[in-house]
Amino acid sequence: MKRVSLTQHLVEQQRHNNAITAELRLLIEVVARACKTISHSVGKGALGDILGSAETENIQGEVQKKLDVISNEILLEANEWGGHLAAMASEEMETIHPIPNRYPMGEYLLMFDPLDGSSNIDVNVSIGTIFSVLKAPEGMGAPNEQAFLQPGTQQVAAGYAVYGPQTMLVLTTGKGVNCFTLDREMGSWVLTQRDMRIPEDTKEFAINMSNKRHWHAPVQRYVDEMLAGKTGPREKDFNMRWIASMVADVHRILNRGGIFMYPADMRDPSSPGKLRLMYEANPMAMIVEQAGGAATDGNGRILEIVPHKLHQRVPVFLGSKNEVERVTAYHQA
Ligand SMILES: O=P(O)(O)OC[C@H]1O[C@](O)(COP(=O)(O)O)[C@@H](O)[C@@H]1O
Ligand SMILES: [Mg+2]
Ligand SMILES: [Mg+2]
Repeated sequence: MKRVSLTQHLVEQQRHNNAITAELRLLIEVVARACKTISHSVGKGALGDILGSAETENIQGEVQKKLDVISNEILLEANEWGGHLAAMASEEMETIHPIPNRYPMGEYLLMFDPLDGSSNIDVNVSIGTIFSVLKAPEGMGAPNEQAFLQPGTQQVAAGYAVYGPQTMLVLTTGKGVNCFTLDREMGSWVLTQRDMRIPEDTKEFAINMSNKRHWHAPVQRYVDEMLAGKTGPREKDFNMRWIASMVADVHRILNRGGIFMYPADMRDPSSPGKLRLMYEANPMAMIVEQAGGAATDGNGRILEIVPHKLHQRVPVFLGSKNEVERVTAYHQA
């Protein structure tokens, strides 16, 4: 098989499909390089002093792990000097991070969840980085938070890296989804899966069952029907997986189908769900739709939500199309 690197693949897309500009290609390469650096840190574990808590809280009031902070800094530093960016925003930072002294102003906005699956860092389970790229609005002037508040349909690229037994990068620029594996000896990303597709049907679901008593009725009904198996209304047995790293759960779904759910529940009406629209739901929704799946908040497409704040949370249902449509229909019934 001909070995195709990430750079070769992006150059090909730029030349032949007009899918991306040279500036977007360079931006993606810088993000991919930062993910490679994060992957090296993850691999060192206790030997690199990257485990444990940083003893600080992020804007969401969550205690930050050392690796949350390290990964955020790696992405900021790489993109301040290398990308074609006007500004960045991160799950770990309260406000946006404009690029200083950039003239002319960069044309893109980058958002990221620098380290997804924080609770799995210290137990050596797969974790990742999720990112999303928007175009800066024309005539924006100085970068501001408002510029980021665009629906996910406006994303020009989205991707994630998963740091597992293999380090992989999954990427879409709006023309399908491709997967690259990090060649750890050569230090390069190599194309290993072209045009990933999510099967429309599945017998596998992912949800944190410990929250069951808090769920709203449509999610209770949907999950109960699956749990009833062959003798229930669905007339088939379902299997369950929950890794508690969205990247790892989504990666499994991209490869063999399934539905991932993090619903809103009755605990805190002011906080609809746990996952963040800009850093988790939107990029994953773009990837999943580009792979033939579906992604909703229970009411409509995640990608059509008009954000009202940077750190907004949303309920998430994504994966195999027919299952996502079913649970969405239960919300509307
Ligand atoms: O611990 P819970 O409630 O099962 O939540 C797990 C979910 O939280 C997350 O870890 C949130 O991401 P962060 O680690 O970036 O905060 C998701 O990756 C995962 O799906
Ligand atoms: Mg996350
Ligand atoms: Mg995170």
